[in-house]
Amino acid sequence: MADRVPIQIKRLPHGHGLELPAYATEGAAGMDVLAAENMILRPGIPHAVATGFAVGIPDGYEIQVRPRSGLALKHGITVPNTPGTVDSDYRGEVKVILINHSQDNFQIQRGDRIAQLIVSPVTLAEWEEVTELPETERGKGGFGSTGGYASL
Ligand SMILES: O=c1ccn([C@H]2C[C@H](O)[C@@H](COP(=O)(O)OP(=O)(O)OP(=O)(O)O)O2)c(=O)[nH]1
Ligand SMILES: [Mg+2]
Repeated sequence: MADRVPIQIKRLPHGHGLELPAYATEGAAGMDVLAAENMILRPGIPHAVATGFAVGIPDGYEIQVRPRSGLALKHGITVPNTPGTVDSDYRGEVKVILINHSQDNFQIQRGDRIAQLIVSPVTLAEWEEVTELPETERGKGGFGSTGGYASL
């Protein structure tokens, strides 16, 4: 098993009694994270769902908040800011922003596994400002410039 990154986690009052985020299988990349509140996700209205904990991520790492495919496929529930970014210097409650792209209200129950958390190394940039960039074949092409769409 790959080395694991030790991350401090502090339960908040409304998080007591909830399982901590956990890997559902041996090879899981993400830890399923549980809702710490009951609420109804109405179509089209994003909500930052409480998780009931705060974390102390070591320098050099982040936690990414990503949707669960089952919720996306079966209920149109996703994370609008995916991947959400939990910075290593953040000490507030971790929240999971969810949005309901279906036509129906969706009930979130406390204890539901509503998203997954991925611990990821962070590479920081240091700008080197230049007046010209090295030429490339792609150049300024973007946004469908390589084709592959029937309608473009
Ligand atoms: O899905 C998310 C995204 C962010 N956060 C928390 C942790 C993160 O460190 C902080 C800031 O996130 P981000 O940088 O995405 O938000 P911002 O709009 O840039 O706010 P800020 O100015 O506070 O950085 O909010 C979450 O709890 N869940
Ligand atoms: Mg930010």
